Amino acid sequence: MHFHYGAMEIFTALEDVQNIMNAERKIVDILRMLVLQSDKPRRAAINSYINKSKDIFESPDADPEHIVSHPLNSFRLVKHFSSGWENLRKHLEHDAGQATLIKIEKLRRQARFPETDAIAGAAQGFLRLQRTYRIRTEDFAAGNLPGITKASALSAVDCYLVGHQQLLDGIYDYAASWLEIALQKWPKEKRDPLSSIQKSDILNSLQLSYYHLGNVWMALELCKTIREVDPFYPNITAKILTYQALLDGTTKWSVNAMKLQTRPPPVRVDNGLRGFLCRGEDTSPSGALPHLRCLYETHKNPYLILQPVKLEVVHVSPDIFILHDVILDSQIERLKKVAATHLQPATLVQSGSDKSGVVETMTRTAKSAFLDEKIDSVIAKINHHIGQMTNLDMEQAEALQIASYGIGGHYTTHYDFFRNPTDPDTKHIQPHLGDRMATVLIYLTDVQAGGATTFPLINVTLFPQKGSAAFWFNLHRDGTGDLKTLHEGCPVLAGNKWIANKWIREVGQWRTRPCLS
Ligand SMILES: O=C(O)CCC(=O)C(=O)O
Ligand SMILES: [Fe+2]
Repeated sequence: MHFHYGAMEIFTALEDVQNIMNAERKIVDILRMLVLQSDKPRRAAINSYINKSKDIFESPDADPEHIVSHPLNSFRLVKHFSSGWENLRKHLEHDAGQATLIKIEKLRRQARFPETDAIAGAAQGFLRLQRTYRIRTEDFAAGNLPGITKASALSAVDCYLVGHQQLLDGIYDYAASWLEIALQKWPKEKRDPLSSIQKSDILNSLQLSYYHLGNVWMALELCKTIREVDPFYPNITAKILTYQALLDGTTKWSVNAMKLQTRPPPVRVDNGLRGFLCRGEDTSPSGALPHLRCLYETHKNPYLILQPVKLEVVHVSPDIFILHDVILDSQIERLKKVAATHLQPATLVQSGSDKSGVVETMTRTAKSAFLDEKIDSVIAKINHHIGQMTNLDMEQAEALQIASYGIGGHYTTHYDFFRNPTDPDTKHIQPHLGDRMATVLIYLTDVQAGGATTFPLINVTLFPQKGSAAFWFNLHRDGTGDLKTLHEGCPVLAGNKWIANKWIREVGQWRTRPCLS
C-alpha cells in the first residue's frame, strides 16, 4: 500500500505562515524591480500578482492567527501562494525573467510555500470537514461554519477550484454542489486578469459531475448552454451528440455507457459516520460512570505531594483519565520551538510498506517528530514529570513525539498498540520493550474548533485543553490489546492543534501494574 502525500491539510502551523509571509515580502520587492525591465503584458501580470500580495498584507490576512482562524482565510492564502504564483510563473519563464524566477523559487522552497497540489489538499480538507461536521456547501462557501466567526465568502473561481478537484477525485455529488455555487456567483464578480477560468469551464465540470451521477439529461442541458456561451468549446458538439444518443437509446454501447456512469466513486477514508462524536453531540460514555471522579493523586510520592496530579476519571475499562495542568505554558513554548525544526509530514509504520518500513499516508495528516532528551532539557523534564504522574516506569518509554495539525488535519481511527489480533505483524513489539501499554497525550494548544480526540466504541470525546493530558491504558491486564481503545483525532476546523505523545511500553511496569497470571 502506498499513498502519495500532498498537503492534505490546509496550513500546518502558524509558524509556517509566518515564514511564508516574510518571504513573500522579499518576493514582492524582487518583482517590483522586474516590473521596470518588463514589456507591457508581463508588467500587467506582475502588477496583478503584486496587488494581490498587497491586499493580503493590508487585510487581516497578514496576521497568521487570523489565517488559521478559518478554513476560507487559509484557502485564499494557499491559492495565492500556489496557483496564483503558477499563473505568474508562466510569464517569467523567458529572458530577463529567468534569473528572477530562480531567486524566487529558492525563497519559496526555503520558506516551504504551498506547492501546486495545495488546492487538491485544500479540497480534500474541505470535504473531510464538510462530512465530519455536516456543513452544507452553501454555508461553507459563504464562510458560515459552526462555532467560529464568519469569514468572507469564496469567489466563483474559488468554488470552481474546489468543485473541479472533487470531480477529479470522483466525489461527484460534492463536486456538483460546489460547481452550482460557482455558477451562481459567476455573473456578480469582477474577473481576475491572471486566471484563465471561464464560465464554460464551470459548466463543463458541472456537466461531467452530473453525467457521473447518472443525470445525462442535466449533462446534456449544460452542454447546450456551453455551446451558447462558447461555440468553439473543445468537443462540445460531439458531447451533445453522445448524450443525445444515450438518452434516445440509439447507440449500441449505451448499456455499457450507462453502467460506467453509475459506477461507485472510489472508496476513500471517511469518518462521516462517526462524526457525531467529533461534533460533540453524544459524549455520554458507555463506561457507566454516574459521576466523573476528580481526585488529587500523589501515589504517596513526595514529588507529587508538593505538586499533586489533578486526575479526572473519564472511563473505566478501558481506563481513561484526564490529567490537568501537566505542563507550564513556558515549557510548551520551548517545546514547540525545539520541535519546529524537526517536524516532518507524518508517516505511519505499516505492514507491507517499502524498505524503510514507513509510508507517507493520508490517514494521518499532521507533521510529527520524535524528540530525544538530548535535544533540550525541557524534554527530559516533561518525560520525568510524566513518569511521576502516571507512576509508571519511563525507562522503556518511547521518545516524546510532537505532532501538529493544521486546518483539516486529522488522524483516522486506530489503535496505539501493535499486538492487534487482526494484524499478525508484531515486528514493532521489540521483546526488550514490549507493546505500547499506555498512552499519554498532552494537548499543547486549545483548538478553536474541531480537533477532539474520540473513542468511537465507547462514546468518549475529549476536547483539547492546553496543558492537560489524556492518559489511557491500551492493553488488558493479560497484555492483550483492548479493542475498545480504538480512537481518532478529529479534523481541525479552525486553529492549530499541537500534541505531545508519550507511549509507555510494557517492560518494567511489573511493580505498579503487574499483569494477571
Ligand atoms: O490527535 C489526537 O487527538 C489523537 C492522536 C493519536 O491518537 C496518536 O497520535 O496516536
Ligand atoms: Fe493514537
